[in-house]
Amino acid sequence: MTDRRNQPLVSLDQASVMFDGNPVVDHVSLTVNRGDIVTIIGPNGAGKTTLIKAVLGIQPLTHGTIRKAPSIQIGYVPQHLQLQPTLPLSVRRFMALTGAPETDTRAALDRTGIGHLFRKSVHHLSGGEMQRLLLARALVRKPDLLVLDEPAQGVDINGQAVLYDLIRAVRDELQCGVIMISHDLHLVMAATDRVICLNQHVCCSGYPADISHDPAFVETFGRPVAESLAVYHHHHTHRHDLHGDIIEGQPETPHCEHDHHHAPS
Ligand SMILES: Nc1ncnc2c1ncn2[C@@H]1O[C@H](COP(=O)(O)OP(=O)(O)OP(=O)(O)O)[C@@H](O)[C@H]1O
Repeated sequence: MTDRRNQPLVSLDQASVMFDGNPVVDHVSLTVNRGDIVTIIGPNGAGKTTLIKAVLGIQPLTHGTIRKAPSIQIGYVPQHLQLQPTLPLSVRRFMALTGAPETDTRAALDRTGIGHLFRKSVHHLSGGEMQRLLLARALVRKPDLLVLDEPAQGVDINGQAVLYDLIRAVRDELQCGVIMISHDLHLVMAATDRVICLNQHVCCSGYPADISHDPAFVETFGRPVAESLAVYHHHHTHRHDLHGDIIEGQPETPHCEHDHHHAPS
């Protein structure tokens, strides 16, 4: 198979979203390439879900631009799903609602490890099984870009690590790009390629090992969190720009694109 990595799938340029005159997403620029796993972290209310909705095209931008690769297929895993509890709904039926043939829906369920639940009611799934079902639904159409809003919510700590491993494996198999929101900083540090710390604007961004040393990260999450994450640090001989590209000839310093930082909220 040809290596299609580094093809830009989605690019935001100076993207802003205002609600009631207040910027919730403030001049954010980012690119997700095929093969990337980009994780957005940030405090509650930082604009993460709004940014994800903008990527999905369901939240219009107030300013800035968004560009997507032509005929891009996007798979979306929402934070949770509102299901009508009185409506009988099997896993099989839920997957059939995608309109894909049953061979494809079964293959997706097998890939996320829940093929044996085919005839089970979705109302009886555990938190982890539900997340795998939502991931399977997103995989049916073999997405170029996988968008996940806190995929490990309601999953125990061991299950979370397995789920992140699964996302990485899917990325490798499909050669897709991944953009996700996560609150579990330890898992993010271990399992992602690039982190974007959002607090309306991009506070700091870069490789997980570097970001916990960034003053903006320390300000946003506090020193105890930053120090507990420093275990993931390893030495780079180079630094990266916002897109993760190496900046030649620069000394190793944490990268922040802003000269001001918000106080922790
Ligand atoms: N449609 C909307 N109209 C008005 N305000 C909104 C709308 N959607 C979100 N907001 C506000 O925008 C802010 C950012 O919301 P958003 O859900 O993007 O944050 P988040 O970083 O995902 O938060 P959390 O970590 O708590 O899920 C919040 O203050 C929220 O109340």
